[in-house]
Amino acid sequence: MSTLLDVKSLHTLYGSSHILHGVSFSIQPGQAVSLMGRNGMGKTTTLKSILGLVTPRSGTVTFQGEEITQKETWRRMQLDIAYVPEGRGMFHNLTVKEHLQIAARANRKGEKHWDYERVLKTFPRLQERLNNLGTQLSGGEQQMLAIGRALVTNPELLILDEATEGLAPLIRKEIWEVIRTIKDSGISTLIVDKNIQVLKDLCDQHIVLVKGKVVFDGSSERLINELETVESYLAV
Ligand SMILES: Nc1ncnc2c1ncn2[C@@H]1O[C@H](COP(=O)(O)OP(=O)(O)OP(=O)(O)O)[C@@H](O)[C@H]1O
Repeated sequence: MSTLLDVKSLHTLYGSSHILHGVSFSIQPGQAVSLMGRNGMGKTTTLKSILGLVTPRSGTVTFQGEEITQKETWRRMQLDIAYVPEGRGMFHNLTVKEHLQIAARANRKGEKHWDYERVLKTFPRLQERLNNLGTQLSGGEQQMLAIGRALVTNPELLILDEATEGLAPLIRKEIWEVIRTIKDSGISTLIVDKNIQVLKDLCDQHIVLVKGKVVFDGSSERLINELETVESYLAV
């Protein structure tokens, strides 16, 4: 099977601040890939470069064999890439139900594996809050809605930025279980998070960034063999 996402030699700058220094990695269909690193190492900038929210100075992003480096973000979304941003991005004037109904669509293959009903079955808490505004939800519920809203677009690739950040341990556990369900349903995922213990079991491949450079790119087996070194890249 051909590579799903191929990121090659990305150099991204904000003004004169050079943040990404030649970031390269790839994701195969069905894989869950973690992207780890301390604060400020360039994880979100890497995601934004993949999504077209910032334009890299050089390098390429290729999705399902098509180079998309210069495509607008909405066009990338149409290619079935979904993004759950840090901060979740709820609309203050839409209810839970409206958030999900507006986003729901079949993917490019015409598939609708994840519809409104399946999302509510996966997140029973949302079922109870259907008529609440997105901004009236707890942090955990907002995160569930943000993931649900991405899922109803039936993506090939789901990109999650710090999905468990700032949540209570029990809610975190629920979110991790859902991410595992998503993986098992065949959707490829790119997951930015700091929890190496969960990620080493959940993900197939792991990328670690230090100061905008990839310092580790390997399987879970390699991660476990080199755990001490990798943890030293993540330690504050
Ligand atoms: N819009 C921006 N303008 C200028 N500098 C920025 C901008 N966004 C991020 N940066 C800087 O780029 C660097 C990388 O930030 P980025 O958000 O990609 O890191 P990160 O690894 O995702 O960290 P965190 O875990 O804190 O979100 C940081 O030094 C940050 O201050």
